[in-house]
Amino acid sequence: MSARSENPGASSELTAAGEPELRACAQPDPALAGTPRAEGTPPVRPALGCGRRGRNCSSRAGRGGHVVRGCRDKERAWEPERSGTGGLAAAGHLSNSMASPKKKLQGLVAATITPMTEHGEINFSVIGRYVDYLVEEQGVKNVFVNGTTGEGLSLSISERCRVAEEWVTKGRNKLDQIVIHVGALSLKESQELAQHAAEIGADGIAVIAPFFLKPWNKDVLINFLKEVAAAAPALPFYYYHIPALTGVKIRAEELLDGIQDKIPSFQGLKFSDTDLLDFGQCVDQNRQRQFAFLFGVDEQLLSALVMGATGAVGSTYNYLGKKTKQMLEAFERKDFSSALNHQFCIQRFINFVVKLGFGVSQTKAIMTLVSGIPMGPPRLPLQKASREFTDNAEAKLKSLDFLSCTDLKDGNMEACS
Ligand SMILES: CC(=O)N[C@@H]([C@@H](O)[C@H](O)[C@H](O)CO)[C@@H](O)CC(=O)C(=O)O
Repeated sequence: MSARSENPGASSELTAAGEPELRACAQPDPALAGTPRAEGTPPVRPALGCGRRGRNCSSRAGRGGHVVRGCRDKERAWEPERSGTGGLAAAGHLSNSMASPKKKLQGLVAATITPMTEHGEINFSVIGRYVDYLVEEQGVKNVFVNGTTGEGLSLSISERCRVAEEWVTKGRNKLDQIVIHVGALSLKESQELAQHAAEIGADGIAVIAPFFLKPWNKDVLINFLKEVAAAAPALPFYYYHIPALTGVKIRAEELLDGIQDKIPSFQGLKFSDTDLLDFGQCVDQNRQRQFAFLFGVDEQLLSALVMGATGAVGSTYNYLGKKTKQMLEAFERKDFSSALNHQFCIQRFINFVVKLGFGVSQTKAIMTLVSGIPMGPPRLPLQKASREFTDNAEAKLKSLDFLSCTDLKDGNMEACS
């Protein structure tokens, strides 16, 4: 199947009478006024420690007189108390408890890509441009850093710290919320990343289930998450449910039952799965709680909105943020047929690339093409997307009116090759 052989410039929208009506995917762009970092929200604190470029991690005096070592220290004596009220965790807590309560994470959240050079090193130099692109071109003001799309698990701990710092620094006064994924196979590393996120002034942390030696039931998983959360007790904590990648099939609905008793900083769920029964029950059983329910399957977001999703974290919001916001706005004003039309258009693109083979590598290639910011190749074991893939994706984006020739700034294609 060739992208060019299709004629997808129109999509089927259900009319009030239920009759399909052909309508072009292109919609006039409403003014997507972004919300600046909330008044009264504390400014991002300056980055501390290990992530500074050109500097190796070393011990430093932390808050409360504790010696806090950098992210790369292997031998740190980490002893957060089970209650989460003592030791180094308490140092983080004291500093963070001064902060006013964070506003709820909602709306679109871009799962950020980690830009890399052709030599496989992280290209920190483009992150500032990336922030501006998300805010100004896509109207997206929340980011989820070092997750799946960011190849977080393929980075060293030191690299993860430095990437997080760069986002916090460059996002200051521009982004609303910066959530750092701190999941790792090692509890110690996860705690280290969590504390680092608190130190640099991130807005929240998220954690996946450890996926090599796996928790075998809900209580064990909760115990793991609780220990990570205790390292940054004042930071909103999100559980990142992505069973297809972790292989941990514990249902989110089960996990959420009573979770705040164990993890007081628990704030919500990032749900990257297609089981809408599980997702719906997470929402239904927690209606009295102010949790954030962030859906992570971009092609099914509309269904999740109906189920009560309060926001969405995904890879496509990097370059289809503006389009997806149109769907959210239609949903808000209860214009469901228009919302469905938007969702179908987005599905057409995702369906097309999924058939070609779609993952993090392809996301990097598409984002490079659309934004003109060189995202570089992925890190092994992932392989760079082929030129053929990028050509086909480009044709599809254009045919859906997701990309016009004027969007393609000089050098976008060069950046792809
Ligand atoms: C498996 C996967 O990568 N899922 C993506 C989706 O945004 C996905 O790319 C999209 O729905 C297209 O299938 C996100 O859920 C991942 C994500 O939020 C992350 O990078 O942490």
